[in-house]
Amino acid sequence: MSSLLSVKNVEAFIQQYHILHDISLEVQSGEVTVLLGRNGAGKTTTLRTIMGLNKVSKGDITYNGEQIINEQPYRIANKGIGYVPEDQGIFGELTVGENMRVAVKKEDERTTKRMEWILDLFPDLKKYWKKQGGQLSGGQKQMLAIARAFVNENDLLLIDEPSKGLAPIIVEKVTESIQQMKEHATILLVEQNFQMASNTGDHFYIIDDGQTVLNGKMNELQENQELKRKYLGIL
Ligand SMILES: Nc1ncnc2c1ncn2[C@@H]1O[C@H](COP(=O)(O)OP(=O)(O)OP(=O)(O)O)[C@@H](O)[C@H]1O
Repeated sequence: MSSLLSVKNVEAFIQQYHILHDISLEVQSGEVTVLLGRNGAGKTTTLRTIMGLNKVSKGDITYNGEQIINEQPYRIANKGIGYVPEDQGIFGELTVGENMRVAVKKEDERTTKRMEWILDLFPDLKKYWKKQGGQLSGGQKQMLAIARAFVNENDLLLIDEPSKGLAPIIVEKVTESIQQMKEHATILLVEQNFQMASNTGDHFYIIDDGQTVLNGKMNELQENQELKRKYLGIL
């Protein structure tokens, strides 16, 4: 099976700091691939580098077989990659509906149908359609951010720590929405919440100090206490 996204031996700097030393990963179509690792390991930087928000100094990134390194972020987005950053990037002063519409690249019948379908997947957004983004709860904001990245026909979603700052019950709801998304898109997920990662993920990669050090099937990691303790600090 060929990978939808392939990252090979990528190195990247932020200003003078060498942050990514050797990142290699493969994302297979139709799967959720989870990036795990301690705080500051380089997970967010990896997503930002794939999106073209950080320059690659060495290595290779291909999407659908096409080289995308150091392309402009908007061009990478236009190839069908949606990005949900850690801070969600919601416009607080715009309503839910306006936040959704702002994300739409092409207003046509297809998109209108897709919007209706997404609102069926996220009924809360329909309910709060006229509410300002800034007035939503943390979980609702997260769902808006995910729905917005999905309103265009993206094949790949990069989602950065959707559970961050959310109460456990809301994490469950966001987990459910990612499971639903999974049926329609390929996902590369950064997630520190191991429960959420294992409930959604098919494959995992562990990043440690800017390097991918280990990968495998999520269910194998679930059973390996030693690895979880060593790389993720889970006792
Ligand atoms: N703008 C920046 N300038 C300098 N260093 C940075 C910058 N952004 C990130 N870094 C550093 O890069 C390293 C990797 O950060 P990154 O945010 O990718 O880690 P992470 O694995 O996503 O961590 P977390 O789980 O805490 O979000 C960290 O040491 C961080 O301090």
